[in-house]
Amino acid sequence: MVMKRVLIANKSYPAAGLELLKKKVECLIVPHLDHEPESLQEIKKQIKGVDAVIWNVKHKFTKEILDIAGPNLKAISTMSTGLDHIDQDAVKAHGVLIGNTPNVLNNSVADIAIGVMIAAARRFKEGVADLESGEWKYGVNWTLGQDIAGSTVGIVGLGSIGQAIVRRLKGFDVARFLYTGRSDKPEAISLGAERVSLDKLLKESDYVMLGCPFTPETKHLINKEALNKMKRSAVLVNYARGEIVDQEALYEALKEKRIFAAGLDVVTPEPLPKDHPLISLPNCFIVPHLGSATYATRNTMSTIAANNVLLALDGKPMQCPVNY
Ligand SMILES: O=C(O)[C@H](O)CO
Repeated sequence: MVMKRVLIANKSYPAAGLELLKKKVECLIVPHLDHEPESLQEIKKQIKGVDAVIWNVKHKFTKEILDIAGPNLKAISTMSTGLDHIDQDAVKAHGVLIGNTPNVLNNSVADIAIGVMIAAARRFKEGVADLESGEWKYGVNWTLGQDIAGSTVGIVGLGSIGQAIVRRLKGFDVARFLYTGRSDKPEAISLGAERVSLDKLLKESDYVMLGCPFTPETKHLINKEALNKMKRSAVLVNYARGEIVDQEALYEALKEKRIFAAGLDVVTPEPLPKDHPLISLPNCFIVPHLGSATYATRNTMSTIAANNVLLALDGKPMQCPVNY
């Protein structure tokens, strides 16, 4: 019997998933990291005729890619919760199944969101810069930040990661949790979070946490107008997708101190060029999309992605199917 062929679109795919795949299918591994310039060309070369794909989050999975892959393609799995890099309509039209890896990264991403929240609120970037340049000017007014205890935390999109953030922040003595989204979340009742309009959330929150998916509707949801509604002492945290924020407007708001600080795990583009204006700001703390980057989480994500395509190739339901 001819072995099925699975393309792995990134050479850094974790060993846990790879071992599972290798037992059952022939693996074609793109010999590049997804941000390397040769990556997409190589993917296009290798994808022809494959039965399934483990996709990466850097490149768009488009109709063009589907057409190059051809009619053998039965399934793709992304190693992410987010699906904004996949043209779901095109994939659906070709009858190809999609899987993703939700929930297993909730804890790691929630940890990073709180990490950048504290780093921004307590001015880690300025403090560390002063320390490293020998400018440790300890004094009662030096590098003062914002508290979490007693604050109002507003979550835009109270999904499973947002809920993990609320559970953690309960230990920080937050006074009030607000959230906004398309519908009431039943889990909000036990978490003690109140659903409000985006407008109210922006005006009343000390921390605005972005956790909604990136869609045409959420592109630049946080623009100049939204930033102007926030408190001058507020901290913006983004652990979802860079495109949800109008970065030019954010730059202006941070530079003019119209908001206090931002803590970002996601930006546009990724990787962010090292001379990007946001990096120059002392009150903008950025980490390079580290949300799910722990050994355990990435291994688990890789095994789910592998199971997704293996099950689909066997004609069974995926472990984490994207239903459409
Ligand atoms: O969408 C996700 O799962 C993460 O952002 C990928 O790292």
